[in-house]
Amino acid sequence: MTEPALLEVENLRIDLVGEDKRHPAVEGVSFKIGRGETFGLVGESGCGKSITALSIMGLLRHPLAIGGGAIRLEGKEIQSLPPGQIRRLRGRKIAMIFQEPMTALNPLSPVGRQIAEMFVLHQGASWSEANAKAVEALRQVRVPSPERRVKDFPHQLSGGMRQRVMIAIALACGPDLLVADEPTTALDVTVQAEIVDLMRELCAAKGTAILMISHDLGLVANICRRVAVMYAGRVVEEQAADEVFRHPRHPYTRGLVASLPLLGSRAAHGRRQLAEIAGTVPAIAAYPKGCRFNPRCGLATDICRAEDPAPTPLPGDGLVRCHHHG
Ligand SMILES: Nc1ncnc2c1ncn2[C@@H]1O[C@H](COP(=O)(O)OP(=O)(O)OP(=O)(O)O)[C@@H](O)[C@H]1O
Repeated sequence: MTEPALLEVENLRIDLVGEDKRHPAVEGVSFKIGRGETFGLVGESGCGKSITALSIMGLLRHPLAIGGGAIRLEGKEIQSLPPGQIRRLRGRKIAMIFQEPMTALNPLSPVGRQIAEMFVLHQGASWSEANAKAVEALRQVRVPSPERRVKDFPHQLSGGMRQRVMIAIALACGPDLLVADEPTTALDVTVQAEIVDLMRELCAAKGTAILMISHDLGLVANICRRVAVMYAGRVVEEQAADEVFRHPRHPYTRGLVASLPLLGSRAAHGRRQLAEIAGTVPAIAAYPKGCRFNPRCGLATDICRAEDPAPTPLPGDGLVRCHHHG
């Protein structure tokens, strides 16, 4: 029998629950992540990446709710576990880092204590053991003078240092999966690269799989082996990362690839040219009929306005949802 994937999201639906109606915010989303694998979810703001991540973490809150499908960790469904059980999985099996560490860190508690708590809560360590491990954890994420820094409060650290603390907390108990939601978006470009390298290196060393969420296809493709592109609550394309660049199949993916800074001579002269995808992601209650991308798509024809395209398999386990993908 083949081993189940580390994480399997199957036909996930997330509803926006209104007074008299439920609007599907995310629909038919499926993907699998193997042990130690790196997987990216990419798309513009509002496509449903973050709420997909929150549903995996059991952190979705009203007015959003899982409306169907399954989320399996090592083959076991976790989407309807009682809160106590999902809390035990968080930290121990799956951990998450967010765009803005200030929202996830407790402003009133020294960072060392917040890391140490993970060892006390999840590994039954004593406080003195846990404090020593917290210094080591800060050293691992390359915070200088960790013995001193453990006593700092979050506001005393720079944005990059805070994100390092978040990584230390997330990886403290050796989770199997790290969910990273726009972990570098709030940081300076040079710090971004350091944080990405650190995350990649530590996860590779520990065999931790990464689900990387970003609007930045370049960043995701740099870290991830496979990439799923989301648009208006659906995965419109999934492929190996290098294939997404070489042969993007969905017009939306092509738009994302075209909007990346150009490499080569122009970039060498410090000039960047960004192509843009005209228009914006529709609101949940206003998803258009047919293909949800059709109002922004240069290839749209009558069938695109009438029928939602079914997923078409691509070589190498990929898929695309487009009537004109050929
Ligand atoms: N708490 C909420 N209440 C109502 N709607 C929400 C809530 N959170 C998210 N949404 C809506 O769900 C949709 C998907 O949002 P989500 O945050 O997952 O997008 P995203 O692709 O991750 O974008 P971003 O990078 O901006 O977070 C959006 O239309 C958003 O407005």
